Amino acid sequence: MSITDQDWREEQQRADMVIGKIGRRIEQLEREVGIVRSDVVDIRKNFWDDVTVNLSNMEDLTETYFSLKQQVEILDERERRHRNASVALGKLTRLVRSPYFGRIDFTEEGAKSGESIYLGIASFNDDDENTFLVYDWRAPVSSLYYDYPPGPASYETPGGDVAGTMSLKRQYVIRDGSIALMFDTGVTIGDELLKQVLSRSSDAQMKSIVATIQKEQNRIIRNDRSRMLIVQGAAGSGKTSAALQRVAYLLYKHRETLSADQMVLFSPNPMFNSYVSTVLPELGEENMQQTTFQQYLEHRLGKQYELEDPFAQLEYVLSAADEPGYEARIEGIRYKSSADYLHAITAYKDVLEREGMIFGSVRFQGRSVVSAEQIREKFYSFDSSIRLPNRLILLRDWLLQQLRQFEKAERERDWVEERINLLEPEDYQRAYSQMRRKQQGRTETFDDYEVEKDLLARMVVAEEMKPVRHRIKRLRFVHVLAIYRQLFENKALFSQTAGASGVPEHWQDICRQTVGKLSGKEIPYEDATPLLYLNELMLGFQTNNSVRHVIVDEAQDYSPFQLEFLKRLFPRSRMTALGDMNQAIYAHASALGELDPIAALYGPEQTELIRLTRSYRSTREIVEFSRGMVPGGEEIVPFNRGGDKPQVTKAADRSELHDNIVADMEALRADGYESVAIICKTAGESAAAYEALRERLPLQLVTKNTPEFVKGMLVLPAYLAKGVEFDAVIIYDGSQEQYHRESERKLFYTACTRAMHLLHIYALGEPSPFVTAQAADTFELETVRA
Ligand SMILES: Nc1ncnc2c1ncn2[C@@H]1O[C@H](COP(=O)(O)OP(=O)(O)OP(=O)(O)O)[C@@H](O)[C@H]1O
Repeated sequence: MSITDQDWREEQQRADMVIGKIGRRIEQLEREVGIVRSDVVDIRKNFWDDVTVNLSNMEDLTETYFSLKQQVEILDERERRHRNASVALGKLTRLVRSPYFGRIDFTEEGAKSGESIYLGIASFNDDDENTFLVYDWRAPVSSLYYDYPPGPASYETPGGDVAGTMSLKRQYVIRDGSIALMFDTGVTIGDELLKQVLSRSSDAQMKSIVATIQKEQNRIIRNDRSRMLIVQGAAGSGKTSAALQRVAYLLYKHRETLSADQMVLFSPNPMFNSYVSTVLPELGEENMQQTTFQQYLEHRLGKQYELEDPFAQLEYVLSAADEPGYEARIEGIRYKSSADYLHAITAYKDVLEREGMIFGSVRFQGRSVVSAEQIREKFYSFDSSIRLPNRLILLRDWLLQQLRQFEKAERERDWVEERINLLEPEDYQRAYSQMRRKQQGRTETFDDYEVEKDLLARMVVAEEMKPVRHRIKRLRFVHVLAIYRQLFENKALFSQTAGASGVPEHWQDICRQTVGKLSGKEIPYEDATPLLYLNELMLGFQTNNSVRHVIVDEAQDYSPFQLEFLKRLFPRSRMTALGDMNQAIYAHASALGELDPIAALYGPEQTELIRLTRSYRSTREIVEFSRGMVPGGEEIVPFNRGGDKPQVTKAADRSELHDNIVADMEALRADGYESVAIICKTAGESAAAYEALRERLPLQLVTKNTPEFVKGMLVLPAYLAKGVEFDAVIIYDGSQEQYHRESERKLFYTACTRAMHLLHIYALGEPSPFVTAQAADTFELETVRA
């Protein structure tokens, strides 16, 4: 049944009524916020006036304490009220512009009449407090809207399932108080509305999708059962979107016990962080913590070593194929990210319990306090049943004791007296007051020459030894890097730890390369996680117990090793891992690999897998062309939104290539495309393309250090385009020369699937076999327009 004029009038009247009420509530809250704010300022300003301070005797002291406590409580309470009222005000301000986006008419089984339920980004009650004029999209009843077409329907509540009949499902776009669009929907929610939303131009910031969440996405968002939720979904199927709405949902459902700072999102790069950072605030929630795995590694290892980042590793993988040692490095990358290597490292720790620990000697002013050999002997003299981290604590305490003895003797040495004589008056004064504080009423006085000398000697030596003590306390005497390196220096040792899984191919070369790097304190990306893991096994795991939910986006880019590490790092957390095997661009083993190590992480009982096969980002033509490039691609279903076929253009030389790209970009701009990316294979190719084109086009070069995602004409390497999207994508050189190895297939696919509306592939010479292998009717091939 179509929507009548009468329906429009009635709906607009209702919208006006709700908006009016929200407006009045806003005014009321603004007054309240103002009053509470001035209360807070007042209390802060006159804090002490209202406190009875009297410290003369115990009774007065107690009274002062309670008076102070009461005043603090009043201030706390007002501040809390101010915070809550401000949050509520923020929500209403967002709601008043567009109070709801959906409606369902639902009659519960056995009920005489039904109810119209309006859904928005937050709930809003009528003045009587009992009538919901708007339901939060996350309320239990709201799931009807996402899960069912009109007809029989049911939803879960904490008290059990509620069944009934849905007689109407309606969608709205309300802009600044006016209903701009309205649809009644049938089988799926809002194909019409979804089409509208997806046809829009891309943005520098991701948008929330609450008005058009699809049924299969809703399963991800509302899943609250499993410890581990794995989402495997095609490019553009809404994995990131679902993950972000899921965070909002969990924050709503568990609002009494869960806060945004107890959730962490691991993103592929910092630019992606900026891309997704507005979704939660748009939904009225605070942002969760956002980081990258590399940032974590830097935090843990960056001070001591020079860490290679994943992009530098990838640059090598993509551009050094002709260099000697390439195959060995690739094999090393693959092996060092595998579960086999993880087991080898664990076995190595068991060996270290008995032998093989390497320590650095404790030295002071170039002299040995305790030699490395003495430390080693002491370590292995402890009872071998004590766990390794605990033995190191015992060793640390023993070393501190040795240091104290050394320190005592040191006070008699000549350099100490010389140093005392050189003390500046301020140092002397500082020493004097320090000593007085420490003495606290003991009898010595500073007039006594011997005492004074002794105190100053103590101070001078203690000061000088601070860094040594500090190093011991932080267990820096354990030579973690040398212990790790040892695995690559001693084949028998490695074979022992690798056990049945055996030694990988090219082992000798892998060892030579690894030892070479580690000796210069350079840590290749593939070694960083294993090194940190070994560090934790020996020194004790540093865990984060406050985080309750970890979301890993682009999970296919994590190795089994890295995910295991995350699991251990957040022992009290659930995990949501979202990924697409077909976008695994790194040379390392993927946690979403064939044997699916990710599924084994928490065991089958605690793990749930949801697959998404519908792709929303790109037009049907782009999906039909690109899905042929990857295994299983035939299962990817495009959303029904049409556009031009991808265009493939061959150029004979670079100047022709550039002329054509410039003409193309100018035409795109004239057609109103606001975000266009020229996607290259590597950072090197991006920089060269940028240099060649910058005079002719208003381009921005994106590098791994670009902190924010911006709209416009960008040039960037494919791996930095991960997770983001553009109105139009131009592949700078999709030639056979650039993309022909199997290892480049997924990178090429990732680049093509960034396009929402248009995809143009240029090729210097013959196009890549990943292009020519596609059905001829899925793209337009042309030779350059001279
Ligand atoms: N239900 C939906 N309603 C509206 N838009 C949607 C919906 N689902 C996905 N989209 C849009 O599709 C695009 C792709 O979504 P998203 O980036 O979440 O996919 P993804 O699976 O993470 O993609 P990729 O793996 O390729 O990075 C975004 O523009 C998103 O807004």
